[in-house]
Amino acid sequence: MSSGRGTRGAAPSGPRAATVEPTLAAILGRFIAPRLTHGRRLCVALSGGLDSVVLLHALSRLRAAGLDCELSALHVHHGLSPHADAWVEFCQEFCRRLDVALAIGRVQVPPDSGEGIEAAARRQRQAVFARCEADWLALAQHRDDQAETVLFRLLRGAGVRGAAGMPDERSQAAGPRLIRPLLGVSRATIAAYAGEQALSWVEDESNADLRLRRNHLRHAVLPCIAQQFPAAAQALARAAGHFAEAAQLLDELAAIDRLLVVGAHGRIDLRRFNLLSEARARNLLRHELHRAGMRAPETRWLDEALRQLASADAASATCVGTVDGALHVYRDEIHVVRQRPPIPVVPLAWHGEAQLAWGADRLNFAAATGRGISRRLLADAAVCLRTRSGGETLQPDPRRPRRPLRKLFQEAGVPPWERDRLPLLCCGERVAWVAGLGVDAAFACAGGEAGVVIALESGAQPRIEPGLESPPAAA
Ligand SMILES: Nc1ncnc2c1ncn2[C@@H]1O[C@H](COP(=O)(O)OP(=O)(O)OP(=O)(O)O)[C@@H](O)[C@H]1O
Repeated sequence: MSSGRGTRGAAPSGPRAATVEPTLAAILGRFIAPRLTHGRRLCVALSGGLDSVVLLHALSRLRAAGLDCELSALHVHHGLSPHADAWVEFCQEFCRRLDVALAIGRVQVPPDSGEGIEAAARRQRQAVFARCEADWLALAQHRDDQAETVLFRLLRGAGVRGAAGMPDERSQAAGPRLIRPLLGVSRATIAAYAGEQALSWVEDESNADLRLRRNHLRHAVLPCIAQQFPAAAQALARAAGHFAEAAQLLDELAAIDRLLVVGAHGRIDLRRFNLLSEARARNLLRHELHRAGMRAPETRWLDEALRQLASADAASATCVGTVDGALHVYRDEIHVVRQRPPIPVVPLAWHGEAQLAWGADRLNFAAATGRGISRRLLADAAVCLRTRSGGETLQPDPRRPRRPLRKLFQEAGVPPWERDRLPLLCCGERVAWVAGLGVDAAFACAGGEAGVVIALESGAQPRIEPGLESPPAAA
């Protein structure tokens, strides 16, 4: 919901024949009922605006008519507008009348995140959606929203995936699956339902602001198109379906191509990749970035990446950065590395904890006997974890000489960009253990002695799902 919602909207009241309700009920029933076999908890994301008010009302009617679900609602209070508390009250009153449990998620939107206040609010809202305890979270976007989204994205040069618009169902990195049951329903039908049921809702003043390009499309461009093409919204939504199917085919082709060019470590083999046609190579790269949870790259970026990959060789390290990470070539394989949270810049003291966070990863310390690092030897000085600063050496094998970490990392095949992220456990000035390389012989635990075994567990990388790529269309 936008930050500038102030006034209330209401459909002209008065008794009318319920002509829209059966149609909407049938559409929603067909969409929702089969899904409930996978989970009955259905929550509606209720902004208080016309669309989500209608969605919740129609679903509560379906529940009364026997739809077997646990219906609830979730309102996100962004605290940005002076009206925010009034919207909460509106949602509370509306849900009370419908006998639907309402949860309020309060968020604080940072004013200076650099992405703009609307985008920051959307991000916070999505975080609340991810914590929602339901099987399904229903958003109220409809067919005209879909048409706007497609047109808007095309005008910004979208590819096939972007032009596919909003999916009617998708998973989130965590939490319930998002569904859009009204995606096939027109705005006019929703408004007619509200009129028929004499519903009221809150209005978003910012929706009328024609300086926002999206609103300009809605209020000025699309009505103008509709004069010549009365079924424009329907046609654009249908086109979105065609694009979605094409996007699926491209994904399937990328999966096949991946099998053709995959190397021994499950990564793409550079030489085989360079044998693909340019279009297929481009498609596979897009797919790989998407798989790694990164946003769709710009055409310019893809061109540059292909150019560099075509001239990369085993000896040179290639790195092409994206907004979300980088593409590296190491030992003839392509590594797609998503940007990760920073790791500690100052040494991190270890006082015997079983776990310590290391950036997005975790260090686990397990007690052992006769294995790992000797507890006795660690007691000699303060123990801390840090990254390498240059010049450190290690002797993992007592039969071989002590050698620089750089050499040992090379020998172990640890890629250069990982080396500065790996933790070293130091006892005073001396290095006792290095992730990926092991325990220094001078600190090795003797048989029968108390030791500690350290494991670096990599944290899950949340995925960016389609639909989050293009902010204006996302919930
Ligand atoms: N503050 C909010 N709390 C809960 N859900 C929200 C909120 N804002 C938006 N949503 C959900 O996301 C959908 C899309 O939001 P968007 O801001 O694009 O539309 P909207 O104009 O708020 O729609 P509506 O008419 O339903 O209010 C909404 O239909 C609603 O389901």
